Amino acid sequence: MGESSICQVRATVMLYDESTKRWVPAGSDSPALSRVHIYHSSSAHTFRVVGRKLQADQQVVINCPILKGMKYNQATANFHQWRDPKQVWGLNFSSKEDGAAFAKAMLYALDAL
Ligand SMILES: CC(=O)N[C@@H](Cc1ccccc1Cl)C(=O)N1CC[C@@H]2C=C[C@H]3CC[C@@H](C(=O)N4CC[C@@H]5C=C[C@H]6CC[C@@H](C(=O)O)N6C(=O)[C@H]54)N3C(=O)[C@H]21
Repeated sequence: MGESSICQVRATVMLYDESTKRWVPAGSDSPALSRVHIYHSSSAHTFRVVGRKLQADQQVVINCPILKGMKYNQATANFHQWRDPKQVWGLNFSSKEDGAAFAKAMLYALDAL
């Protein structure tokens, strides 16, 4: 059984660079909108965040497991963030509605783990 998408939103995926104390766009070149999904693998009982650039190259800019007990911080209606073992991810949503939809799916996943 493959993975199914439980939500898809548009956001700019960002990473916090601890050394420069700056938020930087994930993936190469300038900040660009990505389509960000939460995928659920029912066979493996896992969830992950996968995002690909909307532009032609469809570069994968995030592929991050959702870990049990992870804290999801809704810093603002449009900007949510979380820590993985190595780094801090940020999603700058294209709309508050996308932010709300993503948060709902994320909290569902965290509750299901
Ligand atoms: C205990 C803990 O880890 N705490 C974390 C949060 C957290 C809590 C609980 C669980 C997990 C996490 Cl992740 C933490 O404090 N971190 C995570 C790294 C982040 C870095 C900078 C400072 C600067 C201020 C703040 C910030 O980022 N904020 C404010 C809204 C603001 C909105 C948009 C994004 C967009 C790009 C940048 C900008 O506007 O130029 N930006 C922002 O500037 C955005 N902050 C944080 O937020 C910081």
